[in-house]
Amino acid sequence: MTTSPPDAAVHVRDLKKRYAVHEKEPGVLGSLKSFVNRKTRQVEAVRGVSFDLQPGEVVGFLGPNGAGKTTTLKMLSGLLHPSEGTARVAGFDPRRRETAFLKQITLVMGQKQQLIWDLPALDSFLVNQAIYEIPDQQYRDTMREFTEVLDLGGILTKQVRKLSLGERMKCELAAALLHRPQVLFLDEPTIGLDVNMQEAVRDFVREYNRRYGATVMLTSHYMADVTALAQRILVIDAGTLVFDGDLAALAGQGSGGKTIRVQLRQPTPAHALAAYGQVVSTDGLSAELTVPRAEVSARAARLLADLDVADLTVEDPPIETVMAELFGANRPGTAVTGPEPEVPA
Ligand SMILES: Nc1ncnc2c1ncn2[C@@H]1O[C@H](COP(=O)(O)OP(=O)(O)OP(=O)(O)O)[C@@H](O)[C@H]1O
Repeated sequence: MTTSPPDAAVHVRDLKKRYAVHEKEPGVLGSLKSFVNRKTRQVEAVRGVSFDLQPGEVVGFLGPNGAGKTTTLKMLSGLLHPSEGTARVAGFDPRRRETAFLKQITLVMGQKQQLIWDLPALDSFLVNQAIYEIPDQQYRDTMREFTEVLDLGGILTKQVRKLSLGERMKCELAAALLHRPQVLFLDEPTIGLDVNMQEAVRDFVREYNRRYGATVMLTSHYMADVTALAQRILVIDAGTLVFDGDLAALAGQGSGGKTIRVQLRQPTPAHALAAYGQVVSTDGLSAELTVPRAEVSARAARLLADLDVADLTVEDPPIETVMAELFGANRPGTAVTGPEPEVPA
């Protein structure tokens, strides 16, 4: 095992990934042409990304569709080989997929499953126990803990194909963490889950991080996952890291203003409130206003002086708004907020 650099759980320098994509004109003629004269095009999915994650950090990895998130996580798990650059995870070179490395990491992809479809989840857990050489006592302890935190009682012995999406995702997570990895790559772990199930997954990840001091790198289209779990945010856009900092700093990236929420003791019409900022919503007694960042203090002071105010708070805009502003509206196909969760699983 080679350990470098010291201390970092994940160390990434100038990591690049190019995919070779074969191009083919449509139709039979296109197929024939490509058979004799095959054309390939390079897609630069990741264009020189660098960062370090310290042990125990929970980091949100955000970016629009096609930005390079999954490609990066696959390189860090050793499923893809980088075209250039260096990656070290838990001190290992992921490309080599050494057993000791695989025991230290996990990759959970919300869209893929590792459980055996026709068997109960418990059988997949036993397979993982054997693969990861988990001692019996540790297996029993971890199973007891996960069953409690994820509320798995009653579903472990059901055929996986008969589980609801939410139940299956909980079992997927348990299977992926049974060997108690130190570095977790979670790619859309809550996708498609209803709000309650999303929260159950978040609670589990938070508890696992607290209990085992694991490092977590998480992608999600649900900003609630990110704001609830991550202390630090990395934003990737078109294969390039464009932001690395905390949530508050990311919120400050938006050109839009801050939000003033005000509770009034006397009903006040919207046109009167408009003197203090752009009225986003009001029912007469409570209102949400957007004000330019530089004028927040002055506008809030005027509001307090002019009106009978019961309560007033100043907030950064929701992270969804900032991300939509950075990547949304005028960037077709780059929406960062995903679909609404489906009906309860
Ligand atoms: N196997 C592949 N062959 C060719 N191009 C690929 C392949 N996998 C991904 N890409 C391309 O690489 C780019 C980055 O894709 P990637 O899946 O890493 O993005 P992402 O940020 O995870 O997106 P999303 O949020 O939509 O899942 C995209 O342009 C994608 O089309």
